[in-house]
Amino acid sequence: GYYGEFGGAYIPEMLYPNCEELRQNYLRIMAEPSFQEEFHQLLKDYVGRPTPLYFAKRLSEKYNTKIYLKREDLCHTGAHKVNNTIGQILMAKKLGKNRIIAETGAGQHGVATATVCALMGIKCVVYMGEIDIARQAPNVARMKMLGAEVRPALSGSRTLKDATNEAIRDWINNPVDTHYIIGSVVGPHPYPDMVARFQSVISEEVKSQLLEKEGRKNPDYVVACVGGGSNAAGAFYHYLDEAEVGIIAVEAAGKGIHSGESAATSALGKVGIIHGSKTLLMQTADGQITEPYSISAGLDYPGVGPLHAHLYVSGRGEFISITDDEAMKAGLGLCELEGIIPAIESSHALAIFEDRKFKEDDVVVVNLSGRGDKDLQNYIDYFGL
Ligand SMILES: Cc1ncc(COP(=O)(O)O)c(/C=N/[C@H](C(=O)O)[C@@H](O)C(C)C)c1O
Repeated sequence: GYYGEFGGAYIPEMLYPNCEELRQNYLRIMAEPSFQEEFHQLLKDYVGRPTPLYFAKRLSEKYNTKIYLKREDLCHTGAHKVNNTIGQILMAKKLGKNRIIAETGAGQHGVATATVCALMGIKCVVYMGEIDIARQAPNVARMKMLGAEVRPALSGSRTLKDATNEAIRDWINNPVDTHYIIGSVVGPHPYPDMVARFQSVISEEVKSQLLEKEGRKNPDYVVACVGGGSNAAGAFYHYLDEAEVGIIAVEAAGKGIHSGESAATSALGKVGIIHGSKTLLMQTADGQITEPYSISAGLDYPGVGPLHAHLYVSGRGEFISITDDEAMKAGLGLCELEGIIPAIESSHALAIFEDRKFKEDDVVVVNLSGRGDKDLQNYIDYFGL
């Protein structure tokens, strides 16, 4: 379970049985025809896949290149997170689990988890930082309506990092009946690999859609925002070995990389262990996790998935960091040019075109990870709407 020097399962001994049961079974379960059939049937009939690959004509004209948007904002629940939770709820059922726990920050993963638990009639507890509960209230209401118990994480900085810690603590205490649905390509092996495989439906679809629209499977670039890195892992997955496809990962610079309020993990991170994985993370000199900041809860994570740490260190990925201001302006720009209100996380990916120039005939696919409904208050406050 390594990506170069990154990955592994650096877990407390008490968590070992849970992870080992998953590690020994996940590939076998995923390979079962019945699993694949139910997984793809639900993605089609319940999530609404394939999501469109939309040629953004006015955005392309503005930046004088060819921009396609992969519309993960049109998935049921409003973001890509549900691709992973569908896969993991089926996995949990195959493992005989009857209780689900999850962590969430922006609330999208929490909503996606509550959604599949309602679908399958399985009880669900979502851990969420008390700070995030306040700033993502609409998603909290949705989780409760979907039947989930939302448990505030009160430790530490009371954001995603702490919600994750409390979910791990719950899982240690409930190893037999509980499956922990991790929301991104983070955590101990096999989670980064399993989540990436579930999200890889994104680039699988892009290959056939691009062939139909451009007569080629490979774009010149694939662009995605990176919090933990799951929507990016899905968008990059089938292109990682295609050297001619440029991989561009966009992180949250927050108020600026050197402002002390940032979440640009590749730029500010050092090798360390977070949530059971060896990766890059923002840390103090004595190895304590640094509090990150981003205007978007979804990118407000001090670590990054080991796959992305490897993409950064190996140079396979180009890493760009985007500030709050750049992201908010790009989000409004998409509204005005294309009539699409994007999640603030996704707006970070859109913002690169202001500075990162492309050739006129470049085909650039941008993964639009989510829609902006959950962020309306942020947009209202920022732009005084
Ligand atoms: C619309 C949207 N786009 C991107 C992200 C970043 O998560 P990744 O795709 O896993 O990097 C997110 C992340 N949301 C998580 C959540 O809803 O709980 C996030 O807060 C944490 C799992 C990191 C998101 O909601």
